[in-house]
Amino acid sequence: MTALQDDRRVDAPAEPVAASRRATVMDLFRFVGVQRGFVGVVLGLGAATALTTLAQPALVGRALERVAADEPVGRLPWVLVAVVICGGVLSGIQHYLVQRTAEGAVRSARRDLVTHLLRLPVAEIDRRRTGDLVARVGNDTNVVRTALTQGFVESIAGVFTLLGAMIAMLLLDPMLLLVAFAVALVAVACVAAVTQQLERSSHGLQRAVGELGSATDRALRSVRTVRAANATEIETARVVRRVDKAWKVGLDVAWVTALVSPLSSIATQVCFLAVLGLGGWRVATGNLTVAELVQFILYLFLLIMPLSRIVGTVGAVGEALGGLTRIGEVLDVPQEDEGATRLAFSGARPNPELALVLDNVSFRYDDGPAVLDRLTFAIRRGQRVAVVGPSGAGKSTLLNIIVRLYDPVAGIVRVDGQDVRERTRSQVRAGVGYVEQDAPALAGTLRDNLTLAVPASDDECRTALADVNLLDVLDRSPAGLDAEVGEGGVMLSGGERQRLALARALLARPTTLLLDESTSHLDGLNEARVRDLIDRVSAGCTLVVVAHRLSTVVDSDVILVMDRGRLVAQGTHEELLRTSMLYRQLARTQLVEH
Ligand SMILES: Nc1ncnc2c1ncn2[C@@H]1O[C@H](COP(=O)(O)OP(=O)(O)OP(=O)(O)O)[C@@H](O)[C@H]1O
Repeated sequence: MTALQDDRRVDAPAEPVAASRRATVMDLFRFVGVQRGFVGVVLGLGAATALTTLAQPALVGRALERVAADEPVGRLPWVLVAVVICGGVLSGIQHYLVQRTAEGAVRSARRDLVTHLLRLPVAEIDRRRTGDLVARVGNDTNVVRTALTQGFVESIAGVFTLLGAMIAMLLLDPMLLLVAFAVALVAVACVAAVTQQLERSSHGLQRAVGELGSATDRALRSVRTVRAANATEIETARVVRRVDKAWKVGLDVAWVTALVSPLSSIATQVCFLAVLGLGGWRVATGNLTVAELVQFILYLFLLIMPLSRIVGTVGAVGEALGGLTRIGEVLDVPQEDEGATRLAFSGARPNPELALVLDNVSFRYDDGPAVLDRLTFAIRRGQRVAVVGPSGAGKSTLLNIIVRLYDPVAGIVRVDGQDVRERTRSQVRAGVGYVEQDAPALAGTLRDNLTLAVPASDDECRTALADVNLLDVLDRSPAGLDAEVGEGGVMLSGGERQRLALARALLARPTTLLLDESTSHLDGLNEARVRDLIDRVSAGCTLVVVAHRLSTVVDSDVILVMDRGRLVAQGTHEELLRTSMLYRQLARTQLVEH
């Protein structure tokens, strides 16, 4: 089932973006929230830097006036140098704090996202593409950093300089200020219009990068299949098509961004020309001194700089909102709840002798057809049960339902006599061990894999490996339990992977063990040992095996025969050979005999 699921996931169309609301600046602040103290310090430093910057034209003006009046300039040049150095140091500290704030916000966004992703309902993860989800954690959170570092906090600080410059210009010549400001406002209005488009395009870009991530992920995860099928060229072309798509959308963004730059430089030039022309006329008519005009022009620089920074920030925030919308799409999906509800007392007393009871259980994936159809059976504590049936009968789905990866659409599942809906998912899973059909090992060491659920000493790990006949894997490398198993456990054989998963499940000492026997790793060599192992496991707990070996099936206390989601027969091997045509057929054609 795992392979099927994987194929479905990578081939599924991209999730609809419109399904979620668009992010706002408040969402951006939500991530900065934890760093609020820093933002206060940054703003304070911004104000101090603005003061040192604003003092410079005033000092230059004073020096010019003294030169014009044939007076000595005295210490003015040294004061100017000191102010410049001071401004530089303050701005350096501010810069570091801005980066720190941004990194904090990125961390907060990533934490939220990762914590949420790992708690999404399994059905939700089935529907999405892994590569795209990974891109949201890496790429989309990065744009939050860009928005903050490319001047969001910095430009709020720049507002101080802008306001100070405007006040100084107002005092020098209100008419000149009016002209300069009018030109600047027109430019800002044009740029703001362009940035709306930028937000839309960059959302498209993040999406295209997400698709590229998922295509690459798909190709790398199935690299063996792709090579063996001689499909490297085709798969490369698939990924390259995504690269090209991202490039095209990137060009759209480039076009829009490119518009911003000439717009602001034209506005700056027009502004300076207007101030120079009008200012020259004001000097000629005796309304302004040359020193005042020089001061005014220096202040104009100080006005334009933060203004262009603010414009840049609007663009970066636009991009960030695109990324935040994609982050929000994931955060808005409800997490898997613990699913424990207080149910009305049914009147029936739970029978603790019954390890597992299914009462009219039905299930379907999404809006698909019924995969389990009114399943009813009871398994007594300590029994060894085999589930058999043709491929697609719903055997793996049945195990998924018991361990609450999915909830049935109707009916009741009782584990240890209690309705599972009355217990949290964690409580149910603590008592039930589950070994999937193609159980992938987790990238990491043997020890990481064994101690995933519960801590275990080295001796316990070794015993668990010995129990599942895996001690030779331990002897293979001098690293012992610290030997790496590779991505998805590629350094182990399929059979070894499943036995490692079994060892992990056994270490958690479950009262019920669900084992989805692998169809692909059946070999005569291990046959006796596997039978031995299953005998040993079933001595300690209730065992439900989705079985593909006749030897696993024949000794079972009960065999459940499933067909198209329904339980069509149950009994022992001998009983079923007499009573069930499907079982006879399965025993003859599908169950492997060594
Ligand atoms: N995650 C999923 N989403 C949608 N449909 C699914 C999903 N998993 C399984 N199915 C469908 O449910 C049906 C039952 O699948 P299931 O894996 O339970 O069968 P099975 O009896 O275990 O088969 P096999 O013996 O081949 O492993 C199949 O038609 C399958 O396509």
